[in-house]
Parts: sequence; C-alpha cells; structure tokens
Amino acid sequence: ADYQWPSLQYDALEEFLYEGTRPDGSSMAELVQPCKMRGGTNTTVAAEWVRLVYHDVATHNASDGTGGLDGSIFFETNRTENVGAGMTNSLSDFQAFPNKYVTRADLIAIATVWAVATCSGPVIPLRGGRIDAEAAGPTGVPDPGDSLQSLTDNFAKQGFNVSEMIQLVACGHTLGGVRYPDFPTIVSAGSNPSDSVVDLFDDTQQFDHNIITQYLDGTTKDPLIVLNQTMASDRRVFGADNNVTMQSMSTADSFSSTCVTIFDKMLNTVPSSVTLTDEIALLPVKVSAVQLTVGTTQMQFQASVRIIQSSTSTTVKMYWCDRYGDAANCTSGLKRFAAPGSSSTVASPTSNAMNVTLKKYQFVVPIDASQSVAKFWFVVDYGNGTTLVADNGGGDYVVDQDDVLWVPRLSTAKSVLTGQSGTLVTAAVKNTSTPSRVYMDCFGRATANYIAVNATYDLALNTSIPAVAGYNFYTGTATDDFGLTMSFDLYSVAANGTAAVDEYRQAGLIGVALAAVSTVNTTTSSSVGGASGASGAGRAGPSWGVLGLLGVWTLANLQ
Ligand code: HEM
Repeated sequence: ADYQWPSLQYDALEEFLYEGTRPDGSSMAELVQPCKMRGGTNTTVAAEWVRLVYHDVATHNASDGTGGLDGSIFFETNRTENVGAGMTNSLSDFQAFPNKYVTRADLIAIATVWAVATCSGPVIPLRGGRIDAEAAGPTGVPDPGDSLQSLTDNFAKQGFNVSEMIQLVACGHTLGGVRYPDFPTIVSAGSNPSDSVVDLFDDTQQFDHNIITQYLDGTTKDPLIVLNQTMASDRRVFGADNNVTMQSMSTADSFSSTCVTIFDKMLNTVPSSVTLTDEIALLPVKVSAVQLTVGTTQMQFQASVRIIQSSTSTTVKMYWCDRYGDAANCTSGLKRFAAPGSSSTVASPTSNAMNVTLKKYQFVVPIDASQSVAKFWFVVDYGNGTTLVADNGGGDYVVDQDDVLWVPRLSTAKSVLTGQSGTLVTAAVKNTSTPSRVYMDCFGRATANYIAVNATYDLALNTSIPAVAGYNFYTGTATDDFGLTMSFDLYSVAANGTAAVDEYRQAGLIGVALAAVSTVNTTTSSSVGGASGASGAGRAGPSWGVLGLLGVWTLANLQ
C-alpha cells in the first residue's frame, strides 16, 4: 500500500534509518560514521556491530522457527561464544536508542545497514517489526575450532546452505579481525600484552572484496586461515565448495550484490512468529514533529517537513486550514501560511551512501484557539521552476483533534539529580468539556535491564495553573522508570465515553527548544493546494486587497 502519514512505526523506522537520530536529535549514527575506528583498537565500530548482529542471528533454528534477530544477544554477553569487548561496546552503543516503534532487534538491523554503508559498502534493504526477546535464547554460535561438517550443519540449522554460508562469512569477515585478548590461541600478544591487538581479516577497514581476492590469490593474512590451523574456520568455510562461491564474488560488483542479498537474508532471519514490515524506503517528503500545544498565552502548532534537496535556492512554506469559524477547512478559500523558523540538514550512513541531501524545515506558528488547525500541507519551490504541493497524497496532513494536547513546557523529565519521583506530564484539556478521566499510557524500551515497561497513570485537574486560550491543565506523574526514550499517549475521556488522544508524545522532547515562531499570513490562491479550498475563493470579500498583496509577496519570496 502507498505510504500515508501518519504511520507511526514506518515514520519512526524511516527517521532513524535515514536521519540517524532519535526524535530528540541524539545521534546513534555519529557513533559509527565515517567508518570510525573503535578507540583503543585497530578495528572499527562497524566491525563490532556486524559481528554482534550475526551472533544474535546464529542461534536461529529454521526447523522450529525459534531464535534469530530478536535482541536476545543483550542477555548473552557472559557466554564464551560472545567473548570480547566488541560485544559489550556495541550493546552500550545501542542502549539509549530503541523506542516504542524501533525495537532493540530492529535497531541492531539498522546498525548493520549503517555499518556496511559507512565503510563504503552497499545499501542493504531494511524491514522493521522485529520483536525483542526479554531473556537469553539458546547457545550455538559457530566456533573457529569447529569441523567443516559441524559448521555446515550449524549454518543449515540457521537456514543457510553451503554457498550461503560462504557468502555470509566472507561478507562479514571483510570487516574487522581477531583480537589477542579474545583469542590468544590464534593471535599473538603485542609488545605490550595488555594491548588489544587485532589481526585484520583483510588489509582494509572497508566493506570491500579484498577478503575474496586476497584469499584467491594466496596473499591473505586472514588469521582464521593462516594462523592456528585447528582454529582455521575461514579456511574450511571458504574452501567448502572448491572455491566456486568465492570465485563467483571476486569482483567489486559481484561481491557487493552478493552481500546485499545475503545480509538482507541475515537481517530477516527472525522467529517465525514475527511478521516483518515492507521495506522501509526513503520518503521523498517526510512530515514529523507534528504537535499542537498550548503556549504561555496562546495555542502553538509545530511541524517539520524533510525534502530531498536538489538546489540551495529551495524554499518551503507550510499552509493550513482553520478548524473552526468562517474559514474552517478552507471552505471559504482562505488558507494560512508561514515560512519556516529554521532548517537543518540531516543524514545517516544510509542517506549518505544513497547520495541524497535531506533538508528539514521546522515550523512553529501561533494559533488562535477560536480557529485552531484542521489540516496542513507544504508547498516546496525548488527554485528551478518546479513546485511541489506536498499534501499527503491529496488528503493533506490531518490534525485529528484539539481536545487534549500535551504541554511540554509544563512537563519535567525525571531527573536523578533532583531526586524527582518521576516524569511530570501536563495536558491541556479544552474547558468546553468536563472529561470523566484524563490519563496516559506510558511506554519505555531503553531501560537499564532491557525489559520494556508499560504503565498507565491518571492526570488530575490542576487549578494552580491558570487556564490559557480556553484550556485547563491536568497533571500526572509517570513514576516507573521508563528509561531514556519514554513515550506516552494522552487520553481525555468525555462523559459519553468517547476518548480523544494525543498519540505518541516523547518525553525526550521536554525542554528541547522550539524553533522561532513564524509570522502567519493568509492567501486565497488556489494554486497552493488545500483540497477543498479552491472553489470558495470568491467569498473572501473585503480581504481581497490585502490578500492580493500577500500573493505578490509570496511570489517574490519564492524567487
Ligand atoms: C564460521 C562462522 C564464523 C566463525 C567461526 C567466526 C569467528 C570469528 C572470530 C573468532 C572472530 C574474532 C572475534 C574477536 O576477536 O573478538 C570474528 C570476528 C568477526 N566476525 Fe566472525 N565468525 C563466523 C561468522 C561470521 C559471520 C557470518 C559474520 C557476519 C555476517 C561475522 C562477522 C565478524 C566480524 C565483523 C568480525 C570482526 C569483529 C571486530 O573486528 O571487532 N562472522 N569471527
């Protein structure tokens, strides 16, 4: 099906994959790009991440459908088969980033896609929807001392035939190497035995076909081939079909395309109870950070739009229709619009590898509560004669409700420093309704013990906060420890039982400064979109003169 906003899971996975950040801007991508070395070693962060994903996948049992990429590795680092600082480093890299819609297991998959891309490798497709294990799974990661038969049997159990086994190991072992502290029977100590000497599998840190060519031409220094022959698993694996598979991936292109296919299969090796999403493709226009709230004296609306930038003279404007009054839903033809308050370039290893420049425009506008907001859209002028009306496939971006709204400025995040008992959440509830209940469903996944937390708390009318713009304030405290990416859905239940919800609000945005508030303009132009706006233009009456001028101003601004 075609993408339609909002689509919470797709939106979250897409943002993470292509922008590299949590919704509050904290970047996981920065930890790995550009093909960063891991401090104190001569291997890369990317290599550590790729070894980790395979160790999570390797315990899959294809015949009974258990195990696979389910994040169980978080509970398995004390096992000999998962030896090494590479594992614990990676898990602490990942700790702060999973959220309600990006599971820990999806995060490991995204990390793999980035690791390959940032070390000059290809872009591996990504699906989401993996479900997190909350306990250790079975053991069974292959050991360098295993016989070929036992390696082949093990990979068959995981769902990989002999040539897939060769492909997977070769694509994995183009990164990183073997460490003395972890495998002292393979790698020798350096002059200082406490150094973490890493003998690389091939002579580059890049995701390249050197691992293959150096094997085929006999110049390989792969420690799992040339050192301790009891532990020479790469020798046994690579030669398992008389080099047919290795020969078939010996060019840059065949290596790259083979690795895309086999890594895709590895990332999609999940328990049979999991249904993965469609592939998370880059959205050409991406709307995010949408929030209607109540400021100190009036309502405020904010939204961001991200586009693929093709020219630096691009300008973007946000348009919207009122929710109430004469211009409700733009039926009178009147639309409001504003220029962005700020803009920024966002990127991840994936978008960098795709060679796209992603530019995000942030809008924050004052809203008259008697008008509110019904729906919004954007007009992108690329500065080269092309204009795009970004209207969510024709239906515009609809603001569901304005009965219950999160108020970040009156909320405070749990702080260890102040000994605060929890996260204080304030909701604005329209004073035309007397809700029978106001409550929040809270969720956290980035917890210290890797177990997701879910709990509900009531909010109570708080008359110590004076009403603003026709809204009363309700406060409540989420007392459980929800970890670093707490989110919540805020509900207001009316006397008749119908509930309004401000969905997927993120505590991480408490205290994140809003962009400057932009000036609001109006227009009746039909060329700027607004599904039902065009036909009613004639009713604008006395405002025409002003609107005409604004029209000119808009055009001048776009040039
Ligand atoms: C026959 C199966 C395999 C065996 C016996 C094996 C064995 C090893 C060993 C002994 C190390 C050194 C780890 C250390 O010193 O801490 C290693 C590193 C690594 N393995 Fe494998 N491996 C196998 C398959 C794979 C697969 C299928 C992948 C990924 C698709 C993979 C990815 C990696 C990476 C990227 C490293 C480097 C880690 C770093 O530099 O920190 N391995 N492997």
